[in-house]
Amino acid sequence: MSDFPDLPDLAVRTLGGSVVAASDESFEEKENLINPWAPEFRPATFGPKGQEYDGWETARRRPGPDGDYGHDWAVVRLGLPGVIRGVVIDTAWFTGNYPPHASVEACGVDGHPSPDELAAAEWTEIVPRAALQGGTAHAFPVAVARRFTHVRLNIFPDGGVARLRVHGDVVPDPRPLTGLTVDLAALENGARVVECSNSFYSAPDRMLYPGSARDQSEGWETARRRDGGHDWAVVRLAAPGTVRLAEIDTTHLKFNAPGHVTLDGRDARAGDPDDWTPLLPRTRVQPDGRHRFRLDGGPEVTHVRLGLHPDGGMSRLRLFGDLTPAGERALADRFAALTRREG
Ligand SMILES: NC(=O)NC(NC(N)=O)C(=O)[O-]
Repeated sequence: MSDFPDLPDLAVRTLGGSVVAASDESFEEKENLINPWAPEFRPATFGPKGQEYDGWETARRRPGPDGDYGHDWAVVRLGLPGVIRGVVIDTAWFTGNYPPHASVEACGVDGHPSPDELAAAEWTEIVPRAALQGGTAHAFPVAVARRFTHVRLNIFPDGGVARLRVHGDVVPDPRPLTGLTVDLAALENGARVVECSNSFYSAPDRMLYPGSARDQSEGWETARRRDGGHDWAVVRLAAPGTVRLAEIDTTHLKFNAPGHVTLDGRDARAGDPDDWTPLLPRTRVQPDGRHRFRLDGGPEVTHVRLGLHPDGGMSRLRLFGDLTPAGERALADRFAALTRREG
């Protein structure tokens, strides 16, 4: 059983995704496909166009003179380009109007292509045409080891889809990162939380999302701890680097911020998984606010462990620093290996 739905949704609006074009959106807008929340439904909410759905819904197609119905499609720009490990096509609440079949294609295009340029791109089928059910989240694993920037959902012949989730591993473009001080912990730069003590209320990857959290649910929150220990999360950095400034943001955590935090670093290439070097000693923090700590002089690290003492959560964690030459090489090599050169 594949656990790809645990990977970040590269298409979701909160990670910068957008729906750039669709063949039709007569009943419901294409943008609903990437809403971050679970699909909602209120029966008998009829607007001027019909029943309201939290999804993308096209008109009923009619056959042309040749008897062919054609099909509908929507193109999604991934907020975070990367290797797609699986796709979820969710027909939640669409029961008498879901498409009976769907397929998904993907392409990798450099720069900022227009819808017309995307239409002319080279598309690779990543989910072959498959049968769908109504009111069901269909999970399709994908095994194509390439960096993609866009996906195209095809539905046959028409109907409504609540969400398209595109889970995978972020593969950042090294060009905007090389030679600059960057956030080594940003999801958009390829960092991830690889281990944590507790994710009862929300996943720790959330503290690596871009921008500010709008409420407590958009950060990481643990359950109340009753055993005298403390909570922690290990971030695999975007690439090997040295951390120079830590931003510890407890915004929206008013009665459940940690009392103190710690930061430790380690170099996974050095072997010993328990060899953590302190980067920030136990330091008091306040609820509902942003804290910034200079960490100059630390070692080259690949992983950083955030400690919450004793528990609570974290709205955002930013670890600004410099990629080392080895880090820059690692990013460039991975990008080159996963990017197909066209022509
Ligand atoms: N009751 C419906 O949902 N009908 C139709 N859809 C909307 N949105 O009203 C349809 O024909 O698919």
